Amino acid sequence: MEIRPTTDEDLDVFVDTVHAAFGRFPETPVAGDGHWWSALEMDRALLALAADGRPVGTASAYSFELTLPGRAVVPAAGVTSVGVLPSHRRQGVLSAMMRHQLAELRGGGEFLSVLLASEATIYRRFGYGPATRTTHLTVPRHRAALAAPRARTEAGAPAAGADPGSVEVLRRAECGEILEEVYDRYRRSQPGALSRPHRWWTRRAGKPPIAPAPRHVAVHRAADGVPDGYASYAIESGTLTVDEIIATDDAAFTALARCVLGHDLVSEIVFQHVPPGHPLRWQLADFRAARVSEDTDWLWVRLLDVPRALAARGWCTDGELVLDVDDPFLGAHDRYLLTVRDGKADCTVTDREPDLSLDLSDLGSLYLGGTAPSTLIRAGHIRAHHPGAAPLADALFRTDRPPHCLHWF
Ligand SMILES: CC(=O)SCCNC(=O)CCNC(=O)[C@H](O)C(C)(C)COP(=O)(O)OP(=O)(O)OC[C@H]1O[C@@H](n2cnc3c(N)ncnc32)[C@H](O)[C@@H]1OP(=O)(O)O
Repeated sequence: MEIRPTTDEDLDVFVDTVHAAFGRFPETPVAGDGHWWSALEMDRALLALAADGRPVGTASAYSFELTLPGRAVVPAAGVTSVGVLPSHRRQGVLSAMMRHQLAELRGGGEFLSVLLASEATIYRRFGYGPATRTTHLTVPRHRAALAAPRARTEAGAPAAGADPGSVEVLRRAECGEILEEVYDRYRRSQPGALSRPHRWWTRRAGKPPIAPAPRHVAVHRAADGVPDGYASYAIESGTLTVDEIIATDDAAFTALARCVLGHDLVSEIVFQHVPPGHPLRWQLADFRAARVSEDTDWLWVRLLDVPRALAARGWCTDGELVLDVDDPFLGAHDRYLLTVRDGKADCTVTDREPDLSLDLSDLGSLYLGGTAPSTLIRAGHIRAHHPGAAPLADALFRTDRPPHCLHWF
């Protein structure tokens, strides 16, 4: 079997092969319509060829930026379009493509790769760990009232103050660049968020509200008139479904949530992509009104260069930790000393006694701060070498804001 890089000329055969692997057909193009594959970067794609030259496997990568704890914005390869034809499965085609792709990414100086997994059983063996989760919240319309905020200033006024901004409901086609601009500001301050490169918006690739679809968009503007949030939604059979609320601060989010929760002539509101632990549930007057209708892993992370990746993110607590890291897919085993001072980390190879022994995929799960080391110790996946190791690691990996990602790719 041969694995070869592709060019723009391979787009049709690539798209055809990946659809066949998923048991689907590419939709018939509609004039002016966007397709998810129009954002593919064909100079980063791979085709696996059978002995007779027929394509049997696909894999590709997008050039994203990822926001890390501490608001560092770094490059990350977004692995995508992985598929092997049913006729050639379980013969090592995916493993060969992963090996090829990892070598290319590392050779090109990348230190992080991320993906969304179609099945949670596929990617751990290649060093990826689930690093963020996302939830859907469903709220019946008749229980959707928001509670008045209880915090007060010393003078007795509401501490949050009244929202000085405004909300306007537009059609998706009337939004111009607003969504792209607001998303870009939001993602730079949200750990775990990915960039949405300009080509995604111009080619209208992905899911709504990037892809064209009949949508209403509630746009929130700050007091100075500058858009600082939006909620994209559609109503069908009495259910108002919010694709995403993107807001650069809590006041804008609350105003947009209030707008969709107060919609007339709907029986329920479904918020897709609410970060676990988001204050929205606490804002409802009826604490039981919101039901978690979905709770799923989203972004999976693989560290391609452990010292660079650990030094790139911000840290809240000073300390030292020795990590014994196993990367079975690449046959690597290294021990690192992580030293954090004033929010920055230095990571070097060491022969000191380890505090933790862990698989690279588990380090991927800890990396963005979405999972505490003690959780994976208690689950039996990470070995703590002494009783103080778990609290020490928890304190070090803790972040000021939980990671969240909602970009589909
Ligand atoms: C980021 C993304 O694009 S996610 C999309 C992934 N693609 C899909 O889900 C499309 C449908 N599925 C497929 O195309 C294929 O089944 C793939 C790509 C998931 C796997 O391709 P294959 O060539 O069969 O994988 P390969 O033979 O290299 O398997 C390697 C190992 O992973 C295991 N494995 C592969 N697929 C799966 C799976 N779906 N569930 C559990 N284990 C799996 C194999 O059993 C094998 O294990 P082993 O090393 O212990 O023997």
